[in-house]
Formats: sequence, C-alpha cells, structure tokens
Amino acid sequence: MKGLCPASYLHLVPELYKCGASPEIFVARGGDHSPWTSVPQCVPSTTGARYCAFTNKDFAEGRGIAIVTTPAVAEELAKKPAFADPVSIAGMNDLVNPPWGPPAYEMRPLAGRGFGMIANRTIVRGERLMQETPSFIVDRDMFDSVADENRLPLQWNAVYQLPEVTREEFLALHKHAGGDEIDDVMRTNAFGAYYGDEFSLHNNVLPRISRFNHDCRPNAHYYFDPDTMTQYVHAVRDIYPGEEILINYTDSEYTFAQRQHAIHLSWGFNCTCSICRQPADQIAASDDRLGQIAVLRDALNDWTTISPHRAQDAELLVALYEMERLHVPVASGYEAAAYAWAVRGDEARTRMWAAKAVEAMTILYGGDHELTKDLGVLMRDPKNHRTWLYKGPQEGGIESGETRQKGQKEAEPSKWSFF
Ligand SMILES: C[S@@+](CC[C@H](N)C(=O)[O-])C[C@H]1O[C@@H](n2cnc3c(N)ncnc32)[C@H](O)[C@@H]1O
Repeated sequence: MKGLCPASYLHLVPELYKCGASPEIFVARGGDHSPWTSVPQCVPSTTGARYCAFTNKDFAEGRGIAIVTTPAVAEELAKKPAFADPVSIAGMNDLVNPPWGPPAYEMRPLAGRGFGMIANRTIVRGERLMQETPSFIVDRDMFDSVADENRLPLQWNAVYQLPEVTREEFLALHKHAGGDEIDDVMRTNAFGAYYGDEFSLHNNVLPRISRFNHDCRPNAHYYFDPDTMTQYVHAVRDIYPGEEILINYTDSEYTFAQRQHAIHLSWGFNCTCSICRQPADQIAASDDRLGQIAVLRDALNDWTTISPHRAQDAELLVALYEMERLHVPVASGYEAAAYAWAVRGDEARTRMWAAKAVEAMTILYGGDHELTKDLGVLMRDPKNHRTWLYKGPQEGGIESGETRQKGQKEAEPSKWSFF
C-alpha cells in the first residue's frame, strides 16, 4: 500500500489523486472519522468518484459493518438512526432469543443445494422469521469504474476490519463462481439495496438471511429498511414442520424462460422448483397469466383515464395473482381493488380490499412504509381519501403508478448478480 495523503476523508479532495500512481489505496488522515472506527481508505475510479472503505467494528452491538462506497453515501448512512442512535437497533441480530421466541427452523445440509433452512414447527403467514443487519456493503458502480488491482485490496481491507466472528461468518458463505473469494461471496449471496440521496444500487450481504434457498413461489419474503439498516423476513403462507423455508431470488413476475436464465446466470443452478417442473402446457398457462398481470397492472397504474371496468380489472388482477400463488405481490392487486372501489364510492368494498392490502403490504414492505400507511388511512376513513369518487386528472390528487413504482423498487430490492 502506498500514497498516504494528508486529507480528511470528509473532505476527499482532488489532491488525493496527486498522491501517486495506480495501483493505490489512499489513506485519509486527520479529521473526525466518526462513526467509522478505522481511518477510511480510498481508491480512485475512472468516473472521478472516489470509493472508500468505511467500517465500524462496534455497529449493531459488536457485529460490525464494512461499507465500500463513496464519501457522499457514507455521510448519508452515518445520519441513519442505526448509526446515530445505536439503541434503536438493540437486539436486532439476536438469533437465540428474538422477541418472537426461539427460531422456528434450523439450518441443515441438503442434497445438491448446500445448506438450507428447515421449519421445526408450524409457522403462520405473517410471522417474522429473521431480522439482520448487513455485514458487508459494496457500491455496485465500483465494479465498472475501479480497476481490480485497486478494488480487490480495498474490499479485503474492509473485510479485515470486521470483528473476527463476523469476518469468518462472511467468508464461510456459499460460493459458486470461483475467482476472488470476496467477489464470489457477493456473487452468490448479495441482495440489492439502494443507498444515498441518489439511490445508488449496492450489494448488501446478510450472512444469515443468505442461507435461505430459492423458490419461484416462495413461502417467505424479505424487505430491507434503510433506516434501521435491517432486512426482515416473514412467512407469506403457513409453513409446516419439515418444509424448507424459501425466498425468491428473482423478480416474482418473471416468465419461465426469464427465471431459468436469471437463476442459471447468477447463481449457477437450474431451478427445479414446483412451478418450473410443470408440464409445458401448464408452464405456458402460467406465463400467459403473468403477461395478463403485467398488462392489468400497467392499466391500473394509469390514472389519466378512469375506465368503468376499473374495479372488475382490479379483482381480475387479484385472481390472477392468487392462481399464480404470488401470495405477497398480490398486495398490489388488493391495493388496486381498494382504490378502484373508492373511485366507485363503495365504502364496504373499499374497506375490505384496503384491509387485505394493509395485511399484505406489511409483509411486502413493512408496516411503516408509506404505502402501507396510506392504505391504512383508506381502510379507516375512505370518504376522506384522495381516491374517493375520483373522476380523473382534471381534479388532480392521484399519485401516478410511475411515481409509486419507484418507491416500490426501492423498497423491494431483489437478489441479483453484479457481473
Ligand atoms: C445464497 S446461497 C443459499 C444458501 C446456500 N445453499 C448455502 O449453503 O449457504 C445460493 C446458493 O444456494 C444454492 N441454491 C439456492 N437455491 C437453490 C435451489 N432451489 N436449488 C438448488 N440450489 C440452490 C445454489 O448453489 C446457490 O448458488
């Protein structure tokens, strides 16, 4: 390592670039590095952005966290309650005695798929199964703009600043692609998460949640809350003792070909989940339903015209989701049905669909998410909601589907490969 530069990381200035030639890790000196417990080290990139290793070995009661990102994103993260008020995430990673009781599953070796999580008692829809803070976070843009000779040492430095137990847990994760060990851990295990003001996509590694295997019609669902820096996993249907607990690694609405391609490319296995093993005619029928879901959802997100069939279309969307066993994405069907019946001024149906939407959105995005809260308002007081007897855009007041989709995307990152 060379090129020690006299600059605070908080003021990462162009002078850093004058400190020497690549390959190079710059060590920022001086200044207040709080909340980081090691002096951040940085590398240049072809875009002009700097990427640094920001680590805090005390994060989440000593679990630690290592983040390789830009100083701007690190500053945003440092303001989060999880860093600014550590008590707000006290007990978050307690696997042995979580508030909801001992774990309802155990990790076991499984033929042909490494380890997996097997239920040891009956679990009901909505039960929390796990919550965890990430150990390792890497800005995805770095893979295109930082030379490996700089990127890999920076990542290894970050991992070596984690507490030993956390580092070993991270390095012991499943790998499948070969090459650099940290890259392979990320390739096999990282979830996507958006951080910073500009919502840039990062790899988020959560070593315990990573042990859940994949199913295209899973019985569990995860979402990440950037404020608590915590990923939550809930059951999406009742699960019985001996069943494997599974999450979806891809987009829930991918067709058979899209699922097979994405899973093989990113995780190196051929998906043999129940829906992928159906006979060809049933796979075609499922793909057709997924196509209808996409068309209906787009139509229902369009508030520029109010079709007289809006409520029927929304209920058809719900039926299609249910036929597809998409027990969590059906939340957007419930939401569309609640809004559609509010437009028609039908109080009883509006409240019934809004209640279903609140329950499903709580599993999909969490109870504090703005969509969940808005649907709660609609359920309690439909006549004062902006959708009540809504006639069209001339009256204003409906948030467009486009806007909401951005929020949903941020709230529901999916597993993905970064190569
Ligand atoms: C995030 S890890 C999941 C946990 C992993 N089984 C372990 O032992 O830690 C992803 C890897 O698990 C395996 N895997 C996950 N779901 C699978 C499935 N449905 N069928 C076969 N292998 C699967 C693949 O090797 C994949 O690359």
